Amino acid sequence: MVDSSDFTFCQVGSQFEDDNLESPKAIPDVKRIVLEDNPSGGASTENSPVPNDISRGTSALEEHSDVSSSNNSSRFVLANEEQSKTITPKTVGQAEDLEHLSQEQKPTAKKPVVRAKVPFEKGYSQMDWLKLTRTDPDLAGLKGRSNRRLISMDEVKQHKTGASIWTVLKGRVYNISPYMKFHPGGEDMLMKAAGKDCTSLFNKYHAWVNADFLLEKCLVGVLDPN
Ligand code: HEM
Repeated sequence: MVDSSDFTFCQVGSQFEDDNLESPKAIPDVKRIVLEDNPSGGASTENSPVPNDISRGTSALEEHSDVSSSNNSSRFVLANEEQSKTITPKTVGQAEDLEHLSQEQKPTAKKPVVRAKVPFEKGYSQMDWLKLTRTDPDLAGLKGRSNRRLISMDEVKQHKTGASIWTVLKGRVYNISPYMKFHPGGEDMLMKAAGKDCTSLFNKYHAWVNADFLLEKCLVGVLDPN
């Protein structure tokens, strides 16, 4: 009855003690969970190895909610003293299915931000970006100017097109033009940052991404706070 792809949530007490299902406490056998990207959803984990390594840890259940059609053998089993319930990955996070669970069992996870990765063009993976940052002598387009210069928001606003698209992220001004085609969220999304302070958008989608590192060579200056 129980096949080898099953894994089990063992609830010792009568109530959920964890804030959400992503807590390691709620997934004791977490090493057995295999993360697979939905083939119809675009890029695979191989496509952007560096940031994926950073980001995967927090979205296991969310990701599995998308792959149920291609992986019907996986099941989530919730067990407590009174009853045990089996739900398919598709049902995790869906309100109608969670109604069958008792009030105590309902997780209190926040609604996740919808994430859509865009398949990159050949030659525009995150590894390709890292190679470019090591080889291109002037990604920021500084032409010999210092990147410690104080830059006003007015000046940032004037750089929205072509090879000089600037954005402010956490107080630093970057030229994101060369990164456009490499952005795993797509050019359209990154264009929302053009000529603006994108810190809150950035944090909304992927606060874990190490932009200081990724955009190091794109730094044009520091935002003038005045
Ligand atoms: C300006 C600096 C930015 C950098 C360096 C950056 C970098 C990245 C990286 C590395 C990923 C892959 C994340 C992962 O695999 O977990 C990503 C994905 C994504 N980014 Fe950005 N991003 C930037 C700005 C933005 C902005 C301003 C937006 C929204 C307007 C945005 C929206 C997205 C979306 C929707 C995805 C795909 C889904 C996801 O992985 O969360 N990004 N970005």
